[in-house]
Amino acid sequence: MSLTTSHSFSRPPPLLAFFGGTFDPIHFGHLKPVTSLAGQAGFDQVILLPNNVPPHRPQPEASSQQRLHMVELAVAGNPLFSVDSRELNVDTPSYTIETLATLRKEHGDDCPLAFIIGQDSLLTLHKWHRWGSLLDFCHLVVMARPGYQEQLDTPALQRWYDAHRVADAEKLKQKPAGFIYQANTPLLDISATEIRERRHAGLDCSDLLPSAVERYIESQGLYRE
Ligand SMILES: Nc1ncnc2c1ncn2[C@@H]1O[C@H](COP(=O)(O)OP(=O)(O)OP(=O)(O)O)[C@@H](O)[C@H]1O
Ligand SMILES: O=C(O)c1ccc[n+]([C@@H]2O[C@H](COP(=O)([O-])O)[C@@H](O)[C@H]2O)c1
Repeated sequence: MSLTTSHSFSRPPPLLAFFGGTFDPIHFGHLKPVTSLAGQAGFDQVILLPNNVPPHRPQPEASSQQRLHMVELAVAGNPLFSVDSRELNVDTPSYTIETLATLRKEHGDDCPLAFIIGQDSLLTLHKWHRWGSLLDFCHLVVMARPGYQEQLDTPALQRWYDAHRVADAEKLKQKPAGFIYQANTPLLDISATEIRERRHAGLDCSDLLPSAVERYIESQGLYRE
């Protein structure tokens, strides 16, 4: 007699986190907190999403291809990270809600997706295109940033934040979208603006970004004129 038993072991879907930015250039203020966050929140992958046309800020100094190359160099050989260049293929402003809608279609309705932002981005989130619908597509994970207060000055934003905030990162795996998690990540007082300014002033930036990125910046003569 032969007994055939079929067991279906279904693994929980992975928790994917997207980290969008202008990355002009990428620096340790992006990489170190996000690496710590991935450990805390159990992210299976962090996908860096460089934009082409940032919606609410001056255009970047480095070209989109140079910024993409710097992002790739920064995470080369690190299995936690990958890079998604889709926003670079579009010449219109990179509205996050539109990218998230496409990502949701690709990953299906059940896969938990997170979008990572820094505290400065949270403070102005009510100016983002269709900001009130972002949580239909993803969770929002916020990293603290030195110099940026926790208090939200806009009542509608504060109400929305309070209604969706969860204290436990485990919750992010329990549904595909809809929560806000305020992460306790290391504080690094580094900005791309500071790096560009230091380069323009002929100052060293080696403590602020990966050496492969620094060498590329030097080889391209970026942020010097
Ligand atoms: N030091 C930092 N700590 C925490 N979050 C950060 C830090 N630097 C950038 N971020 C976050 O990373 C995302 C992408 O940032 P961005 O590429 O604009 O870097 P930036 O350093 O803020 O650039 P710039 O100085 O040119 O405005 C944003 O959500 C931002 O809030
Ligand atoms: O969708 C929007 O309206 C919107 C407005 C401002 C910023 N964003 C996104 O937020 C991320 C961080 O932006 P930035 O300007 O700090 O690099 C990046 O992915 C941007 O495309 C998105």
